[in-house]
Parts: sequence; structure tokens; C-alpha cells
Amino acid sequence: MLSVVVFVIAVLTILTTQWLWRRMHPRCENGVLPPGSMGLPLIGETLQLLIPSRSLDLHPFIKKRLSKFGPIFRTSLAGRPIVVSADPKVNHFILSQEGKLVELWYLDTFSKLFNQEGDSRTTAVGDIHKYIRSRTLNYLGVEALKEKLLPQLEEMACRTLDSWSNQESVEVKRAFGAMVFNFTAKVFLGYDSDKSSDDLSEKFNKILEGLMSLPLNIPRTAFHDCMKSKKKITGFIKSKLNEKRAGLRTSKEDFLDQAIDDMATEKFLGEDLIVQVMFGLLFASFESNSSTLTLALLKLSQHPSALEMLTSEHETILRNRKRVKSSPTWDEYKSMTFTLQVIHETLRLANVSPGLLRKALKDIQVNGYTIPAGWTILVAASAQQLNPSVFDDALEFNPSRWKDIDKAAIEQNFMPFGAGMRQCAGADYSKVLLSTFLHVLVTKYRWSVVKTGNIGRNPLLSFGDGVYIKIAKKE
Ligand code: HEM
Repeated sequence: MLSVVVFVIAVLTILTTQWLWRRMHPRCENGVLPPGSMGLPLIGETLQLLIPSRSLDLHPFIKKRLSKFGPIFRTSLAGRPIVVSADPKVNHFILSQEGKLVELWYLDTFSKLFNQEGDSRTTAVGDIHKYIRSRTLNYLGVEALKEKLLPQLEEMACRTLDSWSNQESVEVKRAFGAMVFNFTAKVFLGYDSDKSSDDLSEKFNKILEGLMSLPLNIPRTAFHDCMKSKKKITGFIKSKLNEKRAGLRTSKEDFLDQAIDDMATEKFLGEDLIVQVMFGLLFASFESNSSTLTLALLKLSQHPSALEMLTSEHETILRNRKRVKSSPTWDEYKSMTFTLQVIHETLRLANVSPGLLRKALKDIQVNGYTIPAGWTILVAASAQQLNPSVFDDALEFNPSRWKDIDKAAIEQNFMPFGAGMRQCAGADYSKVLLSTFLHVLVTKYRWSVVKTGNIGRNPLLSFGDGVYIKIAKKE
């Protein structure tokens, strides 16, 4: 009997060792894998990625491996084999292969949050993707901005800044989050934050806190709180949808109204999908814009000469305006050259996320290596935007660098809104929102940063305990 037990234990040990060895040293049937290490069994190198950094620089996880292995390396995160690329040509190629060699992909936490399973997943290329993209552009694209959103954004900036000026200090990341959420939710759902008792933007903050956690839906975990907050928001969107479908529409001009009408012609468009899409879009607008605006304010307060140039650009616009009290026009927006440089410089440094994720649908050959089908690819755009051989003194905030920067290098290396058919549908909206906010801020207010937490990456951009400003009306 004893010999049988010993035999079974020996066989199990050999099989487990072989399994672990194969996971840690994967072989590629069809070529050579990029260099790198797969770390520990099961967890791979996840823990190293989760160690927060305390600087705007590239997260050390990526930085160290790039210097050790070169611009393409392999690793394993959250139990998945991943190839990370900071090579501009490879990255543009990967992003141009959407629906052919690659498909948009999310980490497990994101997948669960955004219901990315089954035929109605929005990561697949097809009718659902086309629909979301074109409708988002209808509501937030250039025509909508020109025709109606621009003055509304100015009004939102005026109201927000006026209320901030009555407070001792304001934590800007949360406050920007609320401002952007309330505005976007109005355009999408007809949401009126003044009439709502639920602070929905605060629920998004809870969701963010749970995003980088293990996707275990157990009470008291960050992920559980995240899913609870998602339920509240989707519950709200669903009740709005039901109200509108029951004929209680006050107007017929938001995205949700349109989606209800589209249900008659677009066969894939059911209630659950509409709710999921609205939730995803609100999320997309919430985090990126509030982080970018927060970083812009922080950097401008640390660089008085840039702030002076920005203020001068906007005061000139006011001086040239026929009716001083009128809203900014599209031509005025287009003339905000230095403002756009400030926004580009902030987006370049912000790198809200380390990169864009894709899944290889087939084996992909790049630079003499093979990325096997099924592996995840991290297009590390952040590494390109902080590359010192493209951007001198890459960590320095220097908006003027954009004046005479090499256009070709920018096309290859600057992609804060992504590239290819997944390029951000909210890019113009975000640029107009940021410009309009800065316009009102620098022409009507003074501000100073009164407290700031440790800026860093976890690996998403984070502001520690927050950035607090004190703001007052100009004389
Ligand atoms: C500073 C602000 C923003 C930044 C930096 C940003 C960045 C990005 C990036 C990098 C992508 C590409 C993702 C990928 O390829 O995996 C993307 C896609 C997208 N973004 Fe944004 N975004 C911003 C604001 C917004 C806003 C305000 C909206 C509006 C709802 C929005 C809606 C979208 C949508 C719908 C997509 C997917 C497009 C598609 O799949 O065709 N984004 N964004």
C-alpha cells in the first residue's frame, strides 16, 4: 500500500513540476517568443506591476524590462501571457489590425465590469461597435460641439468655478470628475444632477477604487464595492430607460432617446445592451478627463511662465471679441494654439493608463518574434510618449516644445487617444471641454494649489491624497 501512495505522490509531483515548468518557460511552435520572464506560477509578475510608483515617469515594471529586454518583451500578468511593446512601428501595426489579427481586450476586472462576454460584447468589431461609435460621434463629435455643446460647456465651467470660489478649498480630481460626469450624463441620458438625490459621480469613484483589485465578488472587498456601485449606476440608467419607454420623455434630444428609437431598426439593440453601452461611455469620459484636467492645473501652477502665456492667449481672445459677454465661438476655439499645446503636453505626461490591450487572434510575426494566438498584447503608448529620444527632457512639462516638434515623430509616438479604428470617439469633445474650462479659469479666476498628494502610477495615474486648490475671482 505504502509503495502505491509513494508512486502516486511521485507521479503527481512530476506532472505538477512539468506543468509549472511549461507555464514559466512557454514554447512557441511557430517561431521565437520575445525575451522576458513569465515570473511565478499562476500569478506571473503581477505583484511587481501592482507596486505603486511615486512619479510621473513610466511605471518601473515597464521601464526596467524595456531596458533589460528591449522594446518588446514577454511577461505574465493575472495568470495570462502578455507581450508588451514600446516599438512605434509594431504598435501602429497592431492597432491597425483590429478585427483581423487582434481584438480589443480587457483585464478580468474590466471584463466583468463591462460585461464583455458573449455576442453582445462591445470589444468585437461589427455592427455593435459601428453603432456605438457613430452615435457617440453624433452626440459629442465636431458638429454637435460647434452647433450646441461649446456654449453649454462654457456655461458649465462658469457655474462650476463660481461654486468652487465659495469654498475654502476644492479637491480637484473628484470635483472635475463630478463636473464631467454631470455634463456627459446630461448629453447621454438627460440626467439633471441638480434634481438627483444620488451622487452618481461618487459611485464612479468607488468603481475606480475597485478596478485594480482581484475580481473576487466577496463582501467587503474593493471589487465587491465596485460591482455594487456599478449596479446602482446601471439601475439608474435602466430606470431612465423605462421612464422614457413609458412615454415620460420631456424632450427627445439625448442619446438614450435616440437609442430607444433605434431599437426598432437595429436588431442587436436590446435594453441590456443600451444600459451597458451608456455605462461604458460614462466611464470612458469620467476618469480620463478628470485626471487630465487635474494634472494640467498642477503643472500650470508649477510653471508660471506657461500659465502667463496661456492667460495672455485667452485675454487676447476676449479683447478681440465684439460682445464681451458672448460665449466662445468655434473660430475662437480653433485659435487657441498655445492652449492645445498645453493640452497635448498634459496628455503626453498623463498617460492615464500604461497602454492599450489587445488579444492576438492569430500568430503575429513582429521584429523576428512571434506573438502566439490567444496571448494578450499591451501596446505601451506611455513608453513612446515618455521616450527621451523623441521628447527632450521627457518628464519636463514644456508646452512650447510642440511649436516646432518633428511632425513625423509625433505621428509615430504621440497617441493619447489611441489609433486605428478604435481611436477615441470622445477626443474632440475632450479637447473642447479642456480648452473651454481653461478659458474661463484663466480669464476670470486666480488659483493656488494648497495641498497635493503623491502623484504616481498604480499602474494607473493617481494623485495620492488628492490635489487641493483655493480659487478666487479676479478683480
Ligand atoms: C482626455 C480624455 C480621453 C482620453 C485620453 C481617451 C483615451 C482613449 C483611448 C486611448 C482610446 C482607445 C482605446 C483602445 O484602443 O483600446 C479611447 C477609446 C474610446 N473613447 Fe476615449 N478618451 C478620452 C475621453 C473620452 C470621452 C470624453 C469619451 C466619451 C464618451 C470617450 C469615448 C471613447 C470611446 C467610445 C472609445 C472607443 C472607440 C471605439 O472603439 O471605436 N473617450 N479613448
